[in-house]
Amino acid sequence: MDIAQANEEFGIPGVLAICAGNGGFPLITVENAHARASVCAHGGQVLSYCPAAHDEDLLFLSRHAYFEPGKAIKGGIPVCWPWFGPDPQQQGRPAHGFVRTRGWRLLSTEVRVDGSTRLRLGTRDDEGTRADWPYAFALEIEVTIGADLELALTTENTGQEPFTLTQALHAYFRVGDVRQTQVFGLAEYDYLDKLAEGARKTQSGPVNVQGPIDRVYLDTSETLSINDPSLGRSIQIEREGSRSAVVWNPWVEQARNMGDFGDDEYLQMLCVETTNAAEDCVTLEPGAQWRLGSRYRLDHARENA
Ligand SMILES: O=P(O)(O)OC[C@H]1O[C@@H](O)[C@H](O)[C@@H](O)[C@@H]1O
Repeated sequence: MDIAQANEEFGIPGVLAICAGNGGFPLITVENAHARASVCAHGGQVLSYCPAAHDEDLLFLSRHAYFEPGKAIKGGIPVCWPWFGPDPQQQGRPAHGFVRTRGWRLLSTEVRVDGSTRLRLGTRDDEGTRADWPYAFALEIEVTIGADLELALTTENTGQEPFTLTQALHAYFRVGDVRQTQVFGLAEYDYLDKLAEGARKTQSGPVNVQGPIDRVYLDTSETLSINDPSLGRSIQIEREGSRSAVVWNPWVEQARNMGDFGDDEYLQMLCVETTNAAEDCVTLEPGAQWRLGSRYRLDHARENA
């Protein structure tokens, strides 16, 4: 993406600009009456979102994140697609698919009637993607920056063969202290515990994080909330096109083993991901589309949680 040309075509004076961000990746910065945010063209990835009434970002971004071609950026909201988790066919392809390490194209920008700003980024199949995954597709992410942050990831099957995908909006939320944080909306739902060889278990009460956690919650489309008393706020997560959700925190050992993550950063983050994962996979016939969406809202912390 040529930065000067992108600004000419898509810039909105006083609201939206494109600059060269870390690693030289094109970075779209937005500031409007509701919030400020930034979205990286590498991976089509939202990196930050801060509503006007708040001081702290909604999102966590590792201070050791890589901004390098071919690598994923650790933090913000990576797009995992067309598979979630390790290569489902164990062919050595990257975990969480291949679009979070690609450059996406900016497709449109607009100011909406309510003063929010909407932008769309897209990526399509090419020789490189077909070497990993032999299907034709058009993938778009629509990001709306307003009083809430809204994301919609639309997949279109542009080929002649049906395909099946799993996917995630792998949101890394900033929290004050994950040990005091609770996730509501998952009580009584079954989950696959990835730290117990995928054993199926049932959640009782809110999710507390007192150690490593890696779970796929099943058969739920409920609104979730993360209560974070240490930052005095809660995060609401509404989901669309999703009947599964993932909760992940690497904790001490996994944190130490990740080169792009500080040893103590696990205390300040929690991933609660809007997914199509495990049995909640999506099959698209030629010409069909699927929209996976999430709306994130920052609120005050719940009392007596
Ligand atoms: O690739 P990233 O951003 O480091 O995320 C890895 C984690 O992503 C989570 O979504 C998975 O449930 C974990 O199993 C995995 O370890």
